Amino acid sequence: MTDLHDIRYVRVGTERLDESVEFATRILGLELVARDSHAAYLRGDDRDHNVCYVKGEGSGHAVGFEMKSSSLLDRVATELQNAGIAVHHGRAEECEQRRVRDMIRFTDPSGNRIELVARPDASGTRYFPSRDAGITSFSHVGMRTTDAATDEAFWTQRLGARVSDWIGDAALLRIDGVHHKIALFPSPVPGVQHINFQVAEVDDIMSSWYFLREQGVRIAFGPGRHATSGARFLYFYGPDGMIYEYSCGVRIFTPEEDRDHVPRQFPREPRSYCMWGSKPDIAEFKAPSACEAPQPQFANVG
Ligand SMILES: CC(C)c1ccc(C(=O)O)c(O)c1O
Ligand SMILES: [Fe+2]
Repeated sequence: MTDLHDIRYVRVGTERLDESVEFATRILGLELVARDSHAAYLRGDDRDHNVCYVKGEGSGHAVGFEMKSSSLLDRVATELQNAGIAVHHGRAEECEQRRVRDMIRFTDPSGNRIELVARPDASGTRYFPSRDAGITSFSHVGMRTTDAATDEAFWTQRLGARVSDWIGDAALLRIDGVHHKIALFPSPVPGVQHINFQVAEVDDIMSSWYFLREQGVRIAFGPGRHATSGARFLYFYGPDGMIYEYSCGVRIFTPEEDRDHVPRQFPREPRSYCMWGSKPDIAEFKAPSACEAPQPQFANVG
């Protein structure tokens, strides 16, 4: 079994590259690190980049995780292949596009594209926000799952993730001391459902709430507080229907808690999503009776 070191980046295919960059800088508060006609790299912490918007909706979504070494990356590639999972070894130009030394790609049972990387570019410069949103780091993704039990087994048994809590069938998975870096949410289609950035304090959540509404940004959920991680949160829509989340105060497990924690089963009801009473304008988060199938944003291509 393999331990992922940390989440590293998310790649998002879009026909709206300029609009995505404009939103990510002026609204979200990310720093534009680099761009060309095909891709744009942005960040919300001191890593090389956290989000890469790639020209072409058909590029789909991919989530990258860092392994501690190339040898561990090779080991997990062999383990996956021995388990009958198709593994693509990144070509030199694919590694360059991701600013990493080594990369493998495979899909989880739902078809979500997962990339494991080694020796990603470090950065000698600090993150310089384009707006004072209070962002401290890129922290997690919400991913759509078409088969929650099978995907959960894949992430825990193949990739070493641990379940911190469930909301209904949705698993919140940790790979380190942070309550979760991956949230798997039942949906008819795969893909990245939201991208989370941690912010320093509740003031950042609330001041962004006012700012986003003044800018005409559609609020998706919150301000609220998650019963699961305890984080205070605000979700909002960006281009292509991608949802972004600011949150602060996410639970950090001590090594002893990480060892002894028993995951909790929260029922799929509103207070499991928000302790304060906020109601989501997000299909996957609504109660089952009200959950209409979300419009598929991207059909992931292999
Ligand atoms: C409803 C979504 C998937 C969710 C649920 C709980 C947390 C948390 O406990 O922090 C999240 O960050 C979520 O995005
Ligand atoms: Fe989240």
